[in-house]
Amino acid sequence: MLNTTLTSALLYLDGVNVTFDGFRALNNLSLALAPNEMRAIIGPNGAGKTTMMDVITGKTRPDEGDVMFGGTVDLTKLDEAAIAELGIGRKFQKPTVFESHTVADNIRLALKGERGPWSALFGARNHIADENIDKVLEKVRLIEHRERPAADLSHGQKQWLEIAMLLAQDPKLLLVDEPVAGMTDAETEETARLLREIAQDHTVIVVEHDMAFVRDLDCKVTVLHEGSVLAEGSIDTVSANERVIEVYLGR
Ligand SMILES: Nc1ncnc2c1ncn2[C@@H]1O[C@H](COP(=O)(O)OP(=O)(O)OP(=O)(O)O)[C@@H](O)[C@H]1O
Repeated sequence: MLNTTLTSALLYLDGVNVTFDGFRALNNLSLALAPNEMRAIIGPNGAGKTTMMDVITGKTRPDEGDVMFGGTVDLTKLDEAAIAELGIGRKFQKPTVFESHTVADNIRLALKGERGPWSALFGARNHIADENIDKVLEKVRLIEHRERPAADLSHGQKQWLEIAMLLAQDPKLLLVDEPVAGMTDAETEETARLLREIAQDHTVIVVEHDMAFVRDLDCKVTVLHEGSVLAEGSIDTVSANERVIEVYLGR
């Protein structure tokens, strides 16, 4: 990797290795993301996508390698809470909203750190003005549902609500894990538009298996295989790559 790429990167992983009981989940993984870049990560089951997200967020400590944020912060030296505080937010695959609370209150509760999975991320900053709640709800297409219980939302809308909970913190880097699994086609298309909008002023990593959605994201794609980068480039470039077809797309 070129040094200039590394120093201007918002996030870079260099030579990252993670071994579980002798099994190499990440194998000399290197990756660089520019500020305000959106990157799609694809690859077969077991390729290391989740492990890569776990390393970035401090859930898993690599055996070797650098994970640098903003050019100067070594994420491998920090715990999950400290990494969240730096402005790295993660959305897991399944939505975990408070069903009986309103959409707006879900954001308030998240910011107060009253929900287990969010407390590390939101614990230290606990106030949001109503106008900022409106701003994020407008962004995620939920403003007219502001006062409805989250239980009334569709599965896709719950995913957007969780994205809104992250956006309320204005994170520098957003990690989004399989956002469109279980969504309708219309919701999937809207989610691609939403993430493209978010990527105008955030850096975003999206792990996804839905190739039509990945195409809609219209961003650089990294293909992981056996814990390393197998291919990288536009969706057309990686889709035409014979190895990618062999290990992933052709299956
Ligand atoms: N805590 C762990 N202990 C042992 N092995 C693990 C652990 N976590 C992951 N692995 C193994 O590491 C490999 C990479 O897993 P990972 O979950 O990162 O893949 P993935 O690309 O996210 O796959 P999927 O698309 O199925 O989510 C897999 O073979 C998995 O079984």
